[in-house]
Amino acid sequence: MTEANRILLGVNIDHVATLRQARGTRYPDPVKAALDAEEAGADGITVHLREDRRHIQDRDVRVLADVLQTRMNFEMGVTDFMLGFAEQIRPAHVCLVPETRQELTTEGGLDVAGQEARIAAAVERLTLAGCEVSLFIDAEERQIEAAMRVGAPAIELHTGRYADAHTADEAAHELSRIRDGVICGLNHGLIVNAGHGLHYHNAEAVAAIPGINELNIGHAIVSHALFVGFKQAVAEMKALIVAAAYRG
Ligand SMILES: CC(=O)[C@@H](O)[C@H](O)COP(=O)(O)O
Ligand SMILES: NCC(=O)COP(=O)(O)O
Repeated sequence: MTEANRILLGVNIDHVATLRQARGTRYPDPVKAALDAEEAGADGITVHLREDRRHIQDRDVRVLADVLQTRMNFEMGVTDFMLGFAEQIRPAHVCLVPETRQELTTEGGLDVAGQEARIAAAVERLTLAGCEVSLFIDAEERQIEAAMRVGAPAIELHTGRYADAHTADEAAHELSRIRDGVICGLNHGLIVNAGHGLHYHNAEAVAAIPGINELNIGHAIVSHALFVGFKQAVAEMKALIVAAAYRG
């Protein structure tokens, strides 16, 4: 397999924690899910420490930082607390995401173009802490160019509109936007990842986009794991996207 068609899988374990928080128990432990995911072939573990702590807790991140064998992709809002927390934890990767308390899930991409100085300062601070910073953005040229200007080495394209498309034509249009975003990001020297809402029936088309580096997938894997087990759910997704990337 050449570099051009290799692809990585980041497993987001947020919604293992959602099940735990539903009853305030100690189980299921997202740390166990993360270790199982790594055994099953995950290339990294993604966690989103939300301001409202609806799922992942500070304790989860601290323990994962001590036990992960692969690497942590720490998703966070651009706040002083989260910047300070990331400087303590020093995850390999940090992904800056937009966040509002009212949202059911991440609704849109980070508006980098509208706040370049603020994002550039966050990128510099996290880079000095040794983190590789990616920006979770919509597949828009203005946002991609802004990401390059603020010094982020990576972007993660929001695939939610593709995942939520109601018709085949709409899905094809959104996939084309993502493909153009990958090309634009690569042309600007960025590492290009993608994620949000991807599952076992829509991830292959994104994985097949030449040059895409990593897919971050969580909700669908956790959901499938309820029926087949977590390791199998991760292994199935990894095999599916690697085969799709290889076919191109
Ligand atoms: C940024 C993104 O799309 C997800 O990684 C994010 O974690 C979604 O938020 P929830 O996991 O809370 O649904
Ligand atoms: N950044 C996307 C992610 O980590 C997982 O999103 P989802 O698969 O839970 O929608």
